[in-house]
Amino acid sequence: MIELREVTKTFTEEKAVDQLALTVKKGSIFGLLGSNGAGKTTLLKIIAGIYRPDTGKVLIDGQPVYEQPEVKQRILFMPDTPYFFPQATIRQMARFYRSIYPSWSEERYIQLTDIFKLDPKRKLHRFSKGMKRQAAFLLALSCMPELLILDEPIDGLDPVMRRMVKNLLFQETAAREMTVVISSHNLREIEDMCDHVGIMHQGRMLLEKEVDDLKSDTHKVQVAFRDRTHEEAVCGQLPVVHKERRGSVLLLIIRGEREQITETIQAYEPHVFDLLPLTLEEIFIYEMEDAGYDIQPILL
Ligand SMILES: Nc1ncnc2c1ncn2[C@@H]1O[C@H](COP(=O)(O)OP(=O)(O)OP(=O)(O)O)[C@@H](O)[C@H]1O
Repeated sequence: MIELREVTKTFTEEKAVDQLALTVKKGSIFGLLGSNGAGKTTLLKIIAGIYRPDTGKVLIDGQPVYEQPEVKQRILFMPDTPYFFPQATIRQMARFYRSIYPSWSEERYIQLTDIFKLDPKRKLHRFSKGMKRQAAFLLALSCMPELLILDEPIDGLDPVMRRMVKNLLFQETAAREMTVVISSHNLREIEDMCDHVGIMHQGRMLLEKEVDDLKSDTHKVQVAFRDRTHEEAVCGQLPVVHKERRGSVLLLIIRGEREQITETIQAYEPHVFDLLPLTLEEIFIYEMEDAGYDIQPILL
């Protein structure tokens, strides 16, 4: 489990992370979203024990991480641009990681070499951007870390590889409760893999929730009432966060339980009533709107 309490990190006057609190459960995939400069990389490096926060506490399974080699051996941080030694091959990088991570699995390395179909004897600097990213995943997953921290990892991967990498991450979290923290500035890119998401802006966490809670708490309703007074009555009774008229049909975004929403609206016997699924992106837009933020400058 990751626990951050009142964490602040300042670079020459500028607060990159500002009084931030966060809890990520073991075995979950946490998606960290935010625009350029929001503070995501700084936060990831604090969690990985690379940066020491100015104030606050960072605990991994109850233990501090900064300058704690035995804790850091259980964590793998993959930067936004994968780093390899000059002239190194996958095989040489594997030798390095094997010496650093006691949890390194030779069996997993052989399996993954087969899955990624990369030549372990070829120099990494000759690989394409996407192939370098694949090599970084191959090495990272072979280390069998308990906590995998990924900074913008999807960049450069083609759609087939994206799907494969996502599946590998799902397998690892399910099989051995690996925790994953993954940053992105694009919600669509990671929405199908995270079970917990947070949006950062100007060093602060604006919103942070379990995806299941977000989805079960917010509903999209298309409805056409027989009478305008029915619409007013329903909007008075239910927590409507967004209202939009599309011809004779009213589109409502409502918080609360599905059954209660259905019951309240059905009581007025509307002409049209449909409960529609919401994408995570839509939920974020309405949640942020409700909190008084325009999401467009914050997320793509
Ligand atoms: N080493 C550093 N020295 C000085 N300022 C820094 C340093 N690293 C980050 N910052 C500043 O901290 C703020 C947050 O940067 P950070 O890299 O954490 O953002 P980010 O959300 O990862 O952005 P991006 O999506 O562009 O990668 C920025 O204003 C940046 O200029």
